[in-house]
Amino acid sequence: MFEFKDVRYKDIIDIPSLVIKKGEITTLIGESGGGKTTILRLLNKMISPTHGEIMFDGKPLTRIHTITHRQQVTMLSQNPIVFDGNIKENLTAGFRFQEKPLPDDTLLKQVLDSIQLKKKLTDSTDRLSGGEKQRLTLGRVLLLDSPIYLLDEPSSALDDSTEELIIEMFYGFVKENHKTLVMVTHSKEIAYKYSDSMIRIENGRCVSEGE
Ligand SMILES: Nc1ncnc2c1ncn2[C@@H]1O[C@H](COP(=O)(O)OP(=O)(O)OP(=O)(O)O)[C@@H](O)[C@H]1O
Repeated sequence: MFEFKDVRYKDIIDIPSLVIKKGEITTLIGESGGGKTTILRLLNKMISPTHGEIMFDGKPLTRIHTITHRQQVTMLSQNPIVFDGNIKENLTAGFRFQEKPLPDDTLLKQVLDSIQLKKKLTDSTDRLSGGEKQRLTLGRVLLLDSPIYLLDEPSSALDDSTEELIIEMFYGFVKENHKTLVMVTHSKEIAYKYSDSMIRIENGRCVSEGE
């Protein structure tokens, strides 16, 4: 699905070759500052390589329109962005942005259950904890039903038991619906348990790749 060909980004990334396969869960692990987030940003076309090329389904990413690309690839960044307003407005923010019809409340309530957020749709977001905000943003991207997800440390603000539940739920969603997931995690346990492929990034380089 994604193929890196001699990709460099400034002096941060230097990856001669890397393949990310369709329908797989790929985890990026490695030390802080190694370049994992930068790789997700390259995949999402938020930034472009300063050298080399990234191919997407055999086509250079530079030739694919950014908006077209983002309709397929949904990225959830490390710091959840929750807007002022209520839970429903936040869950449906992506739909408003893409000018799609809003999902009905029954579906929204199912999503709240799946992310274990015990709140009403009309509740305000101003008192949510960091972990609750992170779960809410996960719910928002789940609803978008995108074929490819890029998640940057989706569980960093969650306690261990919530983390396991949420990752398990997202894993089920991805596998059942044949999605492709690229996920940054600092948890080796999560990486070993859920990855089809694991890539270790150190100083902007892939130092190992495993099944
Ligand atoms: N646009 C940029 N210009 C210059 N340097 C940058 C830019 N973006 C990130 N960096 C630097 O590149 C390095 C890699 O950053 P990146 O966020 O990709 O690491 P990471 O592996 O995701 O780290 P963490 O696990 O701490 O989130 C860091 O040293 C960071 O300060």
